[in-house]
Amino acid sequence: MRDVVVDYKRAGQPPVRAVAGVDLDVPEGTVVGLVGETGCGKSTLARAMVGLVPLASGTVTFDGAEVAPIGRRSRSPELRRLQMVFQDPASSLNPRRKVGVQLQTAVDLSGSDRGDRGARVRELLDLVGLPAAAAERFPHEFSGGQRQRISIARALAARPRLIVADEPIAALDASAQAQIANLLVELSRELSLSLVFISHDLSIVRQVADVTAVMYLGKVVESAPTRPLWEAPGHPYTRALTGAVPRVGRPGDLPAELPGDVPDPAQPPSGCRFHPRCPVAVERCRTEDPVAVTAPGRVSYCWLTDWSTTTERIPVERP
Ligand SMILES: Nc1ncnc2c1ncn2[C@@H]1O[C@H](COP(=O)(O)OP(=O)(O)OP(=O)(O)O)[C@@H](O)[C@H]1O
Repeated sequence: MRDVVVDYKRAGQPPVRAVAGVDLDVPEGTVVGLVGETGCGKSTLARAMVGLVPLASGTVTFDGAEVAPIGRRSRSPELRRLQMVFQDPASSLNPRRKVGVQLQTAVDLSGSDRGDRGARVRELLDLVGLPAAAAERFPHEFSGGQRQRISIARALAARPRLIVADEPIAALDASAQAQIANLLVELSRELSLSLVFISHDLSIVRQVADVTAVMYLGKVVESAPTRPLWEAPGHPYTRALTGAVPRVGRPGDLPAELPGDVPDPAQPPSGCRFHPRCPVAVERCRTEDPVAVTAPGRVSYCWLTDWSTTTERIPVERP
């Protein structure tokens, strides 16, 4: 994604700039975690990634092809290999059709399999840990975790190279959460596919993501390999978020040590968007939008990030 901007228009009101200029790379075979407080634009970014919302500006490319919004023209076979899994499997599955029929339709649409469709459906169910008999049942006959497995099987029908999973575990109970997170990561390794894993649950992202990107008010403010991001965050917002785990409360609650509310994205603060809540902001942060401060594999958008002092705190790996 390069300089991606997404606006939501509202009648009689200024538009909401839900994504305000994001650069993000998802390297092949990598699990990228996307975190941030509620309302910071994670879902919108995910939708922009797969062409489900139009961009106000910027570009999204996948394997060299531009991802055009769905509906403007039919999806090329290459772009079918870019799939999305949603939070609520119940709303993305058809309650009146048997699971096997829905998976067959997905296989047919993908155009990737001309052989035995039944065998492919059984293979898909097996990949997500469900028995072949599941094909003969309806979605409501399954638990939430099993339904999410079915949604994942449907996404896999297209033989994707990238799956964008938007809060895939938020609606599940605790044991199903871990199972589904693990399933997605195992599948990404087994099938060499890239995964964007969006979650409020920072501790799960910490466990599953190779790289973590942190969003605040429509921007990615920091991204880095997961371990250094946690052990030596470069951005004050990342420090606040990571310092807030584990904590009791609703997922997506504000970190305790951050004062104030997330500002309205229709009227973002001047300069660095985080400055009104930042414990270390200086005058420049109020007026100038921070530029990227990079280190190998890492980027932070903060005037005060200094990798020479930040990374010293990463402990040396012992064999
Ligand atoms: N259809 C819409 N019309 C107007 N504003 C919207 C619309 N969808 C989202 N927004 C606004 O865009 C901003 C980003 O929302 P988005 O859902 O992308 O954030 P999020 O980080 O995924 O939040 P959550 O974790 O709660 O899903 C929010 O301020 C939200 O209110």
